[in-house]
Amino acid sequence: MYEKITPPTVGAKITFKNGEPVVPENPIIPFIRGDGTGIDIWPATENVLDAAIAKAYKGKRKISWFRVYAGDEACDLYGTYQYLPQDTLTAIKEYGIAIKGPLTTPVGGGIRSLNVALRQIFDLYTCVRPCRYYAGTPSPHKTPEKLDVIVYRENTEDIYLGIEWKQGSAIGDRLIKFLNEELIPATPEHGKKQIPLDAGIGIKPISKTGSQRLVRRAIKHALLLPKNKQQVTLVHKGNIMKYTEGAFRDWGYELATSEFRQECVTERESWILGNKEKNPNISLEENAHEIDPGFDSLTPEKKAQIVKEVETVLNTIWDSHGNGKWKEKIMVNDRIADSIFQQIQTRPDEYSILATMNLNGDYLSDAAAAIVGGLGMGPGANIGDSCAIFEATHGTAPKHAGLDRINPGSVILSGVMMLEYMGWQEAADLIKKGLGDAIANGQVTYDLARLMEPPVEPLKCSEFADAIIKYFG
Ligand SMILES: NC(=O)C1=CN([C@@H]2O[C@H](COP(=O)(O)OP(=O)(O)OC[C@H]3O[C@@H](n4cnc5c(N)ncnc54)[C@H](OP(=O)(O)O)[C@@H]3O)[C@@H](O)[C@H]2O)C=CC1
Ligand SMILES: O=C(O)CCC(=O)C(=O)O
Ligand SMILES: [Mg+2]
Repeated sequence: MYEKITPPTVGAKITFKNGEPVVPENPIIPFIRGDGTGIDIWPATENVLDAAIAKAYKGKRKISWFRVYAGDEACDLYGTYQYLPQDTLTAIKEYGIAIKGPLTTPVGGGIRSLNVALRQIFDLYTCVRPCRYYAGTPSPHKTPEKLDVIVYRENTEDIYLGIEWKQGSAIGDRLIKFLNEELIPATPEHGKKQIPLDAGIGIKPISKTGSQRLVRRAIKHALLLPKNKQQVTLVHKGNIMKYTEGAFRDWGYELATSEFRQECVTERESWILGNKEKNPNISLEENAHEIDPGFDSLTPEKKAQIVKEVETVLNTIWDSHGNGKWKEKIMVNDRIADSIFQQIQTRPDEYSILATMNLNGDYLSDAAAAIVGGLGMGPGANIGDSCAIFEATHGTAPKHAGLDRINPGSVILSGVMMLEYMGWQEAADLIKKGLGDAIANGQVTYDLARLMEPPVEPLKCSEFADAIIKYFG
């Protein structure tokens, strides 16, 4: 079945039931070491995960690691250009849950991202990237402890689908001609716009299905959070890209107010309900005026539309959500993408789950990780309905590769997410405690050591893993 790899002889398969993993006591879990600093980070991660499981379950539970290959080391084993061998895909499909280090993607040409390919092949449509602060972590931000957000990034669509044409290519030129001469003139709203003849072209598909399944998972996650964090913010650039990013917002609200009607309230609904609670005699027009500051300057049609919106909200959810009941629901709001980058810095404690599309989520997860200490502190998970692959937010950081100095925290915390996903909470908690205490005691790698005041002597990557284990307690 496998060409060049052999599964462990001890251990059992993880299976999936109704989208959730069913985990045996001794699961076989494939891992990809990764390119660049993967060589340093993976051994440190495996060490910490194994130690936590051994301590938490005293031998009753154990992971049987199954080494599979991707990236440069796959080419070494399987031959030139064999970046993502069939063996690796077969193993991940068979065993259901995998964890990986970072993989290199060349810029401007060459192979397309192996990381993105894995997400698409296994339909891992949800990328979950929590950004929370561990006390004592140095940060460029004054109040990093106020940020506790989870980026929910759609993981299979958007420009990451990778459908694009190079400037000057025959098909790219044909497409531009077709758009300029036929499709754009046939769409009156585009006026006399034309695509420059020397442009490269990329396609940005955002589907209703893809958007709603992502938002569905985000809302389900919000339901599990403490009341004060039960909020989902739809992040989009829908003012500019109306039919992709704007549609994502609309589909998100549609899902929240249909499938999760009893559990959710939208921000605008909360204003309408709140206005009536403050003033039970408020008219529909006065209420509409209150929720739209620019109401007076709107066209009569737009005014009528907002009055209708107020009426519909009061008619449909006053009984279930009114009289303050909405305060117990999940708040669903939306923010424009550029604004959210400043909001997570100026008003970090106002946000919880940030649900967004692929490109926004990519940018946002690096930015949020920076606030809580940098890319060494940014874990992640790619989750689908019958497979999950855990990986950090960061890349291969090639200049640090092989020096035993990089921070393994993000992949270790991705391992924590994996343990939590498996239901092995006790082991996950030990690692979070160990990592938190190591940082609080100034035992950190170079990236955090250089920011600490006073500066501390950095630990090696492997030493940081040992410190985490020491602080399990
Ligand atoms: N999922 C994946 O596998 C991903 C792969 N990539 C790929 O990785 C390659 C390199 O990408 P690049 O843009 O340099 O981004 P990287 O995330 O690899 O690194 C950029 C910088 O971030 C800091 N950093 C990254 N990881 C860590 C860590 N574990 N601990 C501490 N600091 C860290 C380092 O900063 P400093 O040097 O200042 O300390 C590093 O130089 C590219 O080929 C890219 O496509 C990128 C992102 C995700
Ligand atoms: O695949 C890559 O090389 C980059 C992906 C990336 O930046 C991410 O998923 O955050
Ligand atoms: Mg990224």
